[in-house]
Amino acid sequence: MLMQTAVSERQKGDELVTLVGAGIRRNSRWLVRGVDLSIHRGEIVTLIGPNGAGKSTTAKMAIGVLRADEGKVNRKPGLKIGYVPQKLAIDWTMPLSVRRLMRLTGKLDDGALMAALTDVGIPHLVDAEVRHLSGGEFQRALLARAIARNPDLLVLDEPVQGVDFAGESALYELIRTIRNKTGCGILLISHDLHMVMADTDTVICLNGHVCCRGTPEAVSRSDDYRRLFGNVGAGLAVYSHHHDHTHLPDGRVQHKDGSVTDHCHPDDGHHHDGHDHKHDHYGHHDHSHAHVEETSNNPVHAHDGNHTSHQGHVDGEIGKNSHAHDDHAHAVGEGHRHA
Ligand SMILES: Nc1ncnc2c1ncn2[C@@H]1O[C@H](COP(=O)(O)OP(=O)(O)OP(=O)(O)O)[C@@H](O)[C@H]1O
Repeated sequence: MLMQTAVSERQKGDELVTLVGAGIRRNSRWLVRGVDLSIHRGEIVTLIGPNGAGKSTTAKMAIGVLRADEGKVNRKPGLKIGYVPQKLAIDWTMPLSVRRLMRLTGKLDDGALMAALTDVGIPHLVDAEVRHLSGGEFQRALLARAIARNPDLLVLDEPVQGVDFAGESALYELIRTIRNKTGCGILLISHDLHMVMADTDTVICLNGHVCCRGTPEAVSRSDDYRRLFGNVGAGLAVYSHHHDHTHLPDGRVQHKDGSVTDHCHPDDGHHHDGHDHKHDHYGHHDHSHAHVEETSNNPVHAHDGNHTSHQGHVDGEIGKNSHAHDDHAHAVGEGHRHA
């Protein structure tokens, strides 16, 4: 009930982006079609779906990197967007420092650059070589780049890729913290159906069209979701965990009382002994589930995929101050990290 109240309060925030019956067509094929979604200030919307379901395409349509071929996309005038693309085309044989990576997408003064790196916990890596970063550090650097210009909307395309389970949970916590601190709206993409942030207000399950939508719990119970992905038993595992210590990005450990040590204490609670989550038979963590229920704001409803076309003007321009970039903007070569 509390969760429902929080959700509806958050949804009172400004509408940042709205898609109505939006679709993208290439080579006589609809990559995705009939997408209805909106993201408000302070709201986290998560797109899930199998490979090729149209998640990245939908995100690019939402931020204006792709122009919708049918339907409507409306963005708040002057909307500032921070984007973490799924793939970066970078020549990994060339030296590239974190500082330079942060500036590839536009000017950024030292103060803002360091503040963003500090927010994501890696200020000490400002002069590190990007190719030497761990998976988690690299994702943090991308996140820092996306938040550095105070976006109204953050679009994160698989922001936990190449990151282990502990790192995933830390990154999701960081994303939640950013949302709480800045009040920005977040469009999050995950193809891991079993791992969705507890703080997600709405999950939209795509499969070329919107298959179903609702809160994480409601989606996992929906017949359409089960038809598409099978009965996953435990349903969507959503992060909702309470550690008695935190692993800091520099490898040290911060305890509940605020003290910091180089290592965990022998009696610290760890992921496998005394926590509220366990591995399920899919090899995924099964964290304690957030108790979120279907609400009138988040109804579970099925789409049959035969959407009528929505006529209307398509706004394909990104707001003036937007910092969204396509995957291959600033590309040098075709090497993909964590491919
Ligand atoms: N420019 C393009 N031209 C033709 N087909 C495209 C283009 N871009 C994407 N596609 C196709 O559109 C479909 C949806 O791609 P998209 O990247 O949106 O999927 P996704 O849900 O993000 O998948 P994944 O989980 O694998 O990242 C795929 O079949 C892809 O091959």
